[in-house]
Amino acid sequence: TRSTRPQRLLNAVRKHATRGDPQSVISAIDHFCRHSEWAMNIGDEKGSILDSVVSELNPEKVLELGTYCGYSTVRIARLLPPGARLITLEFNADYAAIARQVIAWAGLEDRVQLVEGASEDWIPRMKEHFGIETFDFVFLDHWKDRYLPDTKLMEDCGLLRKGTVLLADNVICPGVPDYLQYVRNSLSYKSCYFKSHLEYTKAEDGLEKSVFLG
Ligand SMILES: Oc1cc(-c2ccc(F)cc2)cc2nccnc12
Ligand SMILES: [Mg+2]
Repeated sequence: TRSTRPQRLLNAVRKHATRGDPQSVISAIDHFCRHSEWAMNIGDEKGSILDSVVSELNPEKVLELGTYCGYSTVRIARLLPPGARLITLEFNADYAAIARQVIAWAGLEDRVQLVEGASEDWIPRMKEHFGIETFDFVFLDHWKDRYLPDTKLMEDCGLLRKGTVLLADNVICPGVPDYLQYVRNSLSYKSCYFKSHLEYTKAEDGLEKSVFLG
């Protein structure tokens, strides 16, 4: 049977990246997506903005919504101190299976917990199931119609604290207008836009960084 794009992406990681070297995994995926097959990873340009936000914040507790093949999981986890924890939620079982292997190839499995299932089912269970009080940093990169309901759900579940940073991918392309309107107009957030490009293309896209004010 034909291989899938995520499987071909994993093959490229195994072929070109060094085990235990996250940067080589990132470079192998970016090369694959630029020269072989486009894939919906955040990519190198927006990825550098993600890196700077994470490095400045030094978060202990991180939630990622939307793992896909684990590219941004590796980008974030490589910057975390060993005691920090990244929980990443992925709805698609095939993507999750690939992401586990990409994360393991990068040698970051000790600080990453990949959970398969729907964000709306798992967000309410973060406290009792993972012992999480609040998150320091949340990266939103899953289904665009889930950004706003999941953000409101995280608020209602008490998972955000004064200073929690939300960073959302694809706020222009494919676009999340209802989420943008909310975080830019709510008195509970201080929001700003980082203009960039859709991964591996010249199309405009960007990241929205929103600090929860409590
Ligand atoms: O970064 C992304 C890009 C796209 C995407 C697909 C097709 C296009 F034509 C343009 C953009 C979809 C995404 N879905 C979930 C998470 N991230 C995504
Ligand atoms: Mg994205």
